[in-house]
Amino acid sequence: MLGFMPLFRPSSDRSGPDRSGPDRAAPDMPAGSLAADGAALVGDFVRHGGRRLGAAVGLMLAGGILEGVGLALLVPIFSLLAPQTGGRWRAMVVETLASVGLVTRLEQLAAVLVAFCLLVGVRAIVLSTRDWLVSDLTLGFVDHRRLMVVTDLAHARWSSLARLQHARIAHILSSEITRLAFACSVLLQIMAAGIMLVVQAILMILLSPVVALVVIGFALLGLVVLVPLSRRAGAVGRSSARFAFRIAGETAHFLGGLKIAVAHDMADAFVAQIGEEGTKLRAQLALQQRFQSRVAIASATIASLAGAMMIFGAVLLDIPTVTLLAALVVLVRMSGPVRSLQQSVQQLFGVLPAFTALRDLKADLGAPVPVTTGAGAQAVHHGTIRFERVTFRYPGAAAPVFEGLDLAIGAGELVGLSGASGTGKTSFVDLLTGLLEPSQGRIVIGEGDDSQALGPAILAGWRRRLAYVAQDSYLINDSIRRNLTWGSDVRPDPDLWHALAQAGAAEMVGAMPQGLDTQMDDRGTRLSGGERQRIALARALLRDPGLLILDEATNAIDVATEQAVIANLRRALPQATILIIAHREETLRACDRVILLETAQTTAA
Ligand SMILES: Nc1ncnc2c1ncn2[C@@H]1O[C@H](COP(=O)(O)OP(=O)(O)OP(=O)(O)O)[C@@H](O)[C@H]1O
Repeated sequence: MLGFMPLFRPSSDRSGPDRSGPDRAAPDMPAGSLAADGAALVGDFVRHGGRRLGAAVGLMLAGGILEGVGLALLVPIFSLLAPQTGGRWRAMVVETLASVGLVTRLEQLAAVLVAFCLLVGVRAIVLSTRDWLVSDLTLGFVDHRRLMVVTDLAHARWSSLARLQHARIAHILSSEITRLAFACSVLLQIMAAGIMLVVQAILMILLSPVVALVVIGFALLGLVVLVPLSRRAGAVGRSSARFAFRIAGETAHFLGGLKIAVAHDMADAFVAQIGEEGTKLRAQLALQQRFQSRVAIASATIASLAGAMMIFGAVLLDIPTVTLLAALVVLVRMSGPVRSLQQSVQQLFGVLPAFTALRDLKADLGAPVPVTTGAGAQAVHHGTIRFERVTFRYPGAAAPVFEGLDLAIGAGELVGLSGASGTGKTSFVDLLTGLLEPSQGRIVIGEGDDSQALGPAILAGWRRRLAYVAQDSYLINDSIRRNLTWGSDVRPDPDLWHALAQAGAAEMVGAMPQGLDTQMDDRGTRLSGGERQRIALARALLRDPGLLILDEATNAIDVATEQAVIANLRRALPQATILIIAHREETLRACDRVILLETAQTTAA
């Protein structure tokens, strides 16, 4: 199931993304689930932040209080500047300052201004410490979540992992993680703005309860008008994210099948498809902008109405000018946190699906594979591999791939595995490597009292002792040297050259200008299939495995070279059990014995 439309689906067939399977695209979420995910994000963030988050909230509170005290200082400043407007405040200020020996107006003004400047300085230090802590918390949380995704992927059951779409994982680990960082900083902005507003509201109430009532009334009106607008803007934001995901997904599809797409002249269709998605994305972004503008217009109108009502009310109720001026300054200062709060809530609605996407992925991956590591892990004995009454059925499949399969592969045997397409060769290997588990029966390693069932206790040790080479050789974007030692210990150059020689690749690598240091660009796609296979074979040899599995891993090499390589492998790993999956008769003839898989049964040839 794809999270976005399949490549180049005709325009008439655009029914939207299919979200029924594990590859659903995360961004399109119902509001209820969004609220639950919002609560889960807050819970996760609080748990992860712990004491440091407590310190950040403390600093936010300190910043708010300092802001409040700074604003409160405006009252003595105003009343000293314009004595006739001070009312009861002026008498209180003059009296207090005189009691500490400041009697002239200039002395009093200087003292209040010095206190004001000190306060602004301390507040700046508190706020910058808060910002540093907040950014550290956000980055730490995102890092932790990224590692969680990667750990879940690394330990997921193969059956769950194999069903996931690569583009979805890439999207989560790049865009969604970035959006999560943004969601966290938005959360903290909401917290900071909320604290600031509470402090300012308290100050407003202390200055004049009547004026505060007017402001609170308008704030409630703002909530009624702005929340629905913000929600709509958030919904549009989620649609934009979905279109952006589709563009990334379609591009990944196109690049994944680049050769076929170009050969089939699908390049123009791809451009048209991306153009179409881009137009939809642009329309959504424009709509989002329109909603944001409406929110801004509504906010400005409500704020100016609140100011006008305050002035009008103050005159009607004969409130001192100093109180009115201070309250107006508080109102102006409140507009910052209000705007920040309103924008942050709106942005949070838009970016919350990033967290949802991470949670969905975790749910789709399910419980991790139980692998015992550390002291509980058992060492694996070399010995016969026995399939005992093994039945295996893929979840939801109508028929089992194997039913009551009994077979044994002796230690040190060179065994071929063959059978028509779909008879279960890959499933057999996946059972052997522990990627899949038998539905019934068991796989046993070793003989008699020493035998061990393949399961959590020995899985880690078992996998360390096996080397698996697939038909599509996996090379990394690094030097040949790093490719050879990928997943095993660093080895001296003579060992690497020896392994390359056994795999029939020494001459090829020797002819490269940088030899072992030659870089594999684009996962070695500039090498031929057979060249890539030989490097992968040399890598497998360097693991010195007890069990070597070659899954059609020599089918791109010419027959004569393949025969020489198989003979080399046998000589280089005299004790190892070697299992070769192949269709080619010449390959199978090189084996001691061939297991022929037929539907749900096996015969030895
Ligand atoms: N993830 C899966 N879910 C359900 N059925 C599957 C799954 N993977 C494979 N099958 C089915 O299991 C059967 C065996 O598949 P498998 O890939 O093991 O065969 P194979 O012999 O390796 O085929 P080939 O030679 O074509 O690679 C097939 O009928 C296949 O359709």
